[in-house]
Amino acid sequence: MLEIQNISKSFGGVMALHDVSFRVEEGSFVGLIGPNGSGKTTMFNVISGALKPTRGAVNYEGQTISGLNPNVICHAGIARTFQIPQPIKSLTVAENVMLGVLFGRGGKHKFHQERIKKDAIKMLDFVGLGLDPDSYPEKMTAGDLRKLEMARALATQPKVLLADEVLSGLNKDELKDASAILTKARAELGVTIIWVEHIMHVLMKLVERVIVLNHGLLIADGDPDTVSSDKQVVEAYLGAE
Ligand SMILES: Nc1ncnc2c1ncn2[C@@H]1O[C@H](COP(=O)(O)OP(=O)(O)OP(=O)(O)O)[C@@H](O)[C@H]1O
Repeated sequence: MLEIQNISKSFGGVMALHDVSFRVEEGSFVGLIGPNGSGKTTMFNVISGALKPTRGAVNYEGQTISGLNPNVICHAGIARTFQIPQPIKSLTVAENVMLGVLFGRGGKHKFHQERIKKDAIKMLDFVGLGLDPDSYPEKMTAGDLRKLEMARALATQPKVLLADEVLSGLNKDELKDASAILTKARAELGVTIIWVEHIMHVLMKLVERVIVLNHGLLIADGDPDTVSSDKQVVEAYLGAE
């Protein structure tokens, strides 16, 4: 479904990604991990169209999408959540999610405000955000902000979701809720998920495959048990002697 083909990305002298290749099959739930600065966000930026790769290509459902604008890629079915949710404060909770409906896969055919709002509210229910949809996103807890961010992304009806550190800054209960939304999105909506996360003990329990980056290089790709005992991975996290 998604093929990352020899992707390199440099920023001046910094090689953020170096000849990285992997494939993601439809319906899979993949963790993308690595120490700080290893290139995870850069990879999400390249896949979602925010950055153009220096070399290589991203292929999605048989088409090359690298170089296309983010709105075109989102409309084709690849959505992302951001590490720091930043809802538009002048829009209501429902209106923030309605933006997702409009820019997503179904958007072009849905210029009917009531229908768009209905879809948005359905997604707020899906993520379990119990706030008044007509309220404004001020003073929301970290957990609710995260749910709103996930509702906005899922409202685009993605085939692939790039989930960027959805657990960061959450307490224990919020953390459970946020990870349960990913599991549910995959099970009930059939979304293929690539999940960047630093909270490893939660990620390792939920994903079926882990890809590890270190200094822009792919150093491991396999099931959680194999990857977590891989010598290079352990050294990358703990620091080699
Ligand atoms: N726009 C940019 N300009 C210059 N350097 C950048 C830019 N974006 C990322 N980098 C550099 O590229 C490297 C990879 O950064 P990236 O943010 O992709 O890592 P990461 O694995 O997501 O880190 P973290 O876990 O801390 O979020 C780092 O050395 C970073 O400083």
